[in-house]
Amino acid sequence: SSKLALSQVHPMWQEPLAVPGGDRQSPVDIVVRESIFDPQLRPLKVQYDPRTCQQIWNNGYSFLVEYDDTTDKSTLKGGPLEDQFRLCQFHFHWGENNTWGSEHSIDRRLYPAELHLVHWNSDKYSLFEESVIEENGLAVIAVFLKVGKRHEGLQKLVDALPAVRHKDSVVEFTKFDPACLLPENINDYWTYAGSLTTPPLTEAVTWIVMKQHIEVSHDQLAVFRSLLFTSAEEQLQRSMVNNFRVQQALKGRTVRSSFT
Ligand SMILES: NS(=O)(=O)c1ccc2o/c(=N\O)[nH]c2c1
Ligand SMILES: [Zn+2]
Repeated sequence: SSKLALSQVHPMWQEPLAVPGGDRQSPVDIVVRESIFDPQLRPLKVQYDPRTCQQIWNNGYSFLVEYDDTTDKSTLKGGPLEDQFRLCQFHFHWGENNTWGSEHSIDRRLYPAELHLVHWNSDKYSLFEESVIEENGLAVIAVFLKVGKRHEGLQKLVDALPAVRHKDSVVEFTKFDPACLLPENINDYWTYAGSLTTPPLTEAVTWIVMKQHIEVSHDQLAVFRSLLFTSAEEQLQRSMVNNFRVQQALKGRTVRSSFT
């Protein structure tokens, strides 16, 4: 069933039993009727410069499209955020089939994949590495992927993936505007205080989960699944699939919505 947790589907990495004092872990299931409309949530202000796009890296867990974050050229502010945040990378999580793959769920509904656009607080810190340990350090936009029509903007990225098939491979990748991966309506979202979903699992993330999904084709997702967790030298190759974390308890947190 689509409810299988990662540990049942694929013992990717041994989950630490509990992050020290972990009371704001991610991902979570968003129960729509328990989310609270907050009229004070402002529109999101996204300004990405495609010229800051640098490379794609297979880090052995996902593939990261990395941006030059040494200046304030690609930024996120507004919404639930008090400060300005700088885009540093985006990546995805996906399943071995179209039944599951996302990290967050909406009323228990899982999607075949989930996009994360990762930003760090450049008003308060000077490096991503610094902000990772601060509770207001990061802001991640999550967008659900649904299987349907081909996503024209994504195809340039899909065409580059065979070059980073193995863990630790890198390929130059430039002039890609990540705004093309956002849904038309970015002002309907849920937001909550959470964590990174991979080690170090630090509780530094303001999550902004888009209500509207984007569509990609079955073939485009199949290329994600053609990537490998393993490096070229390893004799046993393992497909990069089910690279999502199991859902975590909300532990009393409130999920706010920007819409009624
Ligand atoms: N999957 S996630 O929570 O968006 C995320 C984003 C940035 C990250 O950096 C990490 N280690 O340096 N893990 C991680 C997870
Ligand atoms: Zn992620």
